[in-house]
Amino acid sequence: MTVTPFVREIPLVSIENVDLVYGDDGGAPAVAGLSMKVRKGEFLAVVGPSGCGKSTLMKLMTGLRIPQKGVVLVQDAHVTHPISIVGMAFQNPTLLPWRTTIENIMLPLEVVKQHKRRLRSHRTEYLQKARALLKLVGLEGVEDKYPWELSGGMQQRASLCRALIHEPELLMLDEPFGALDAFTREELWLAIRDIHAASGVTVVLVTHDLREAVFLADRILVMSSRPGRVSSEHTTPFARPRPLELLYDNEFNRVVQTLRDEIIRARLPVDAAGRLDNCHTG
Ligand SMILES: Nc1ncnc2c1ncn2[C@@H]1O[C@H](COP(=O)(O)OP(=O)(O)OP(=O)(O)O)[C@@H](O)[C@H]1O
Repeated sequence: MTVTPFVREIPLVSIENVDLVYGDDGGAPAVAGLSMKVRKGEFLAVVGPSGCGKSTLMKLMTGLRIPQKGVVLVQDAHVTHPISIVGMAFQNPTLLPWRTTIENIMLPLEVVKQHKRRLRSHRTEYLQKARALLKLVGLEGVEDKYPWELSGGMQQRASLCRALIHEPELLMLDEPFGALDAFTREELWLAIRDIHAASGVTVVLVTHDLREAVFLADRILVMSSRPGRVSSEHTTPFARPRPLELLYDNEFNRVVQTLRDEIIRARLPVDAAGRLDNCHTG
């Protein structure tokens, strides 16, 4: 197993044997026996069949859902309520239309308690940081534009800046590039690659795009179908910084194919003994 040199072996997140049942779901667990770790500084991707519990995993890590069984630890502390060391970006950029781009990026500072107080006395410093983030994602000069004046890709770049403005320890990305065209998506892969390299932030990416997972991540977890748990783990043996040409590399495509085969198998029905149903495997 290859481990990238900057990764320290102290887990930032540790999920141990967790079951989560949604209240209005008739008692069937969304995830069961779910265990995984996120190492500080790593780029982790989570893939799996639709409905396997990837977003649920995000909610467990951030304290938006508390499991009925098992424990979730972040920085060695039991997660019992929503935590503030996280920045999040989703498929829909959800920028507020009545605020300019820079005002949207500053929003978490007005909400996260420890920054709120500091914002009043250090506003110029925070504005400089917001501008530096805009530059990092190639959005110089749009700070006074409103979201509806930006393309989808630009809005998603701005939402990445918003997720990073309070310098989170953990950046959670839930299908952030899913709604974008292929070229814009690849541009954003490079932006997030560079943000990770420059800031050392720990990233957890949930995605259906296996090429995206292999291109960006150090480690990829594959989840089983519902109830979700981690069924396998892969490390990506590609040197950084990774260029887009990697997408045409044979080894890269072999890893993508392996993941694809695993997810196809995870979607197949199993018999009572847990064996794949032969009728469907052919
Ligand atoms: N609030 C909720 N109440 C009841 N059931 C829920 C709730 N949220 C999710 N579920 C169910 O829990 C399971 C896991 O959902 P989750 O959104 O975590 O899956 P996912 O892997 O992210 O799905 P997708 O890949 O389609 O986005 C699904 O069967 C879903 O229907």
